[in-house]
Order: sequence, then C-alpha cells, then structure tokens
Amino acid sequence: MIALEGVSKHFRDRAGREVHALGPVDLTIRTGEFVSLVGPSGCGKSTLLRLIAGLEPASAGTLNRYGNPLSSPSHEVGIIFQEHVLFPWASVLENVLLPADILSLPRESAQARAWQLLEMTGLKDFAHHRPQNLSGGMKQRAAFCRAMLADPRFLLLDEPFGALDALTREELSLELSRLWGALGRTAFMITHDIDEAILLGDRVLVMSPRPGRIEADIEVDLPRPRSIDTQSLPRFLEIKNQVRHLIFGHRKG
Ligand SMILES: Nc1ncnc2c1ncn2[C@@H]1O[C@H](COP(=O)(O)OP(=O)(O)OP(=O)(O)O)[C@@H](O)[C@H]1O
Repeated sequence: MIALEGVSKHFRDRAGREVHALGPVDLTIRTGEFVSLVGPSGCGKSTLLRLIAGLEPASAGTLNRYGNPLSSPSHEVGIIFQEHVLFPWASVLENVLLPADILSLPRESAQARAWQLLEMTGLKDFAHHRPQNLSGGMKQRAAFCRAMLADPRFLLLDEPFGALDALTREELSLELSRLWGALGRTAFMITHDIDEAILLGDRVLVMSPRPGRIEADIEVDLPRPRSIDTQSLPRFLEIKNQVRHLIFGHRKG
C-alpha cells in the first residue's frame, strides 16, 4: 500500500546550515497492517509521518501510495495529531463533519457516518456539546471520528495519546485497537510509548537517533484482540525488552 525507497529529508536551520533529519529509509506498509514507530526524541519520526501524509516533499528517494507517486495530501489518508485541534466554537458533531465541507462529501451520507462514528466511540450523547465540555480522552475520540469521516483507507497517528494522562492513555489505546479491528483500516502510528506501540502494532519499527533510519522491524506475533492482559504475556515483555535495548543501547552511561 505504501512503499518508501531510499527516502531522506534535509532541512536548513536558521543559520542556513543543512540538517540531515531523516533517512535513508526503506519501508513497506501492507494493506490492513497497523505499524508502530518508536525512536528517541528528534530522530525524525514526525518528519517521516509528514512525508507519508504528503504534507512535505522528500529531499531524495521515492514514495508510492497504491503504486502511484505520493506527493500531496489525499482524502484517502486520515491524520490524528497529539493535539486534537477541534474548533472551540463548533459542536462535536460540527467538528466531526468538518471534512465533509472541505472535501465536498454528500451531506446526508456524511451525517449518517458521523453519527455512526460517534456511536462507536461513545460520544453520541455529546454530539451537541462544545469541545471545552469534554475530557481530554473524549476530545481525542472526537478527533478520531473526524479523521475517519471521509472513510480513509489509511490512518496516520502522530502521538495520538501524548497529551493524555496515563490511565486515559491506556484505555484509549485499547479502544483504538478495537476500533481499528472493527474498521479494518491500515494504520501508521508514531509514539514515545513502547507498551502502546506493541499493544497496537502488527509490527514495531525502531528508529535510530537523527538522522533517523529504521534500525529494526519487529513482528508483534501476539494474539488479537489485545487486552490489558496482553501486557503481561511473556512474549510482550520479550518484545518490550528488545525495543528498549535498541533505543537505550545508543545512550552512553
Ligand atoms: N521544518 C523544519 N526545519 C528545520 N529543521 C526541522 C524541521 N522539522 C524538523 N526539523 C529537525 O529535524 C529533526 C527531526 O525532527 P522530528 O520532529 O521529525 O523528530 P521527532 O522524532 O518527531 O521528535 P520528537 O519525538 O521529539 O517529537 C530535528 O532535529 C528537528 O529539529
């Protein structure tokens, strides 16, 4: 579905010096897979996600989506960022329906889908509330509904639970795992949380420090559906240890 070959990204800093942020990266994401990416701060995770989203061009290499060169954002891709970016003056329902206006989706079917997603995420009774009346977890659920409104084939998640407290984070990641299973979409998520990466992923990619390269691609051969008990399985702990060593092995002392 997504194929990257030799992709790298350079930026210029304020002093005009070139910063090699990412790559070269080779990566294939197959249809229906949930791929998690972890790596140290500043290694280029968000940069990679922005390239896959088509929000920025690569400096070198090729990116293909469904066999076509990937160069611009598409309604086939839904994105969820750490900050929920809901409009405070609009209701939850209006926020969820926002892509319908931007993408000129037929109003009636968009409304039906919005209600279906609100129902799935337990937000139906809050459809006419303003975002400020919702908890952090509920706002992130609303952001999920909005990202899924146009029925994207591919979901990109940039630290989706990063701004939430630990309990809500755990609850929502299990919920996302359930929803992802029910909706059957392809997903790519970046996170700082190793547990979360394993709990949700079919594969966990580990990135090296900047310029980020994919250092390991670990298959998460744990049964689905995943639950709180998954985290205590010996295989889960084994994968977690492997990832921790790959990340912290770069640190001295
Ligand atoms: N627009 C930009 N201009 C200049 N440098 C940039 C730009 N965007 C990112 N960088 C640099 O590229 C490197 C990678 O940044 P990126 O945000 O992708 O890392 P990250 O792994 O997502 O970090 P974190 O985990 O802390 O969010 C960093 O050194 C960053 O300063």
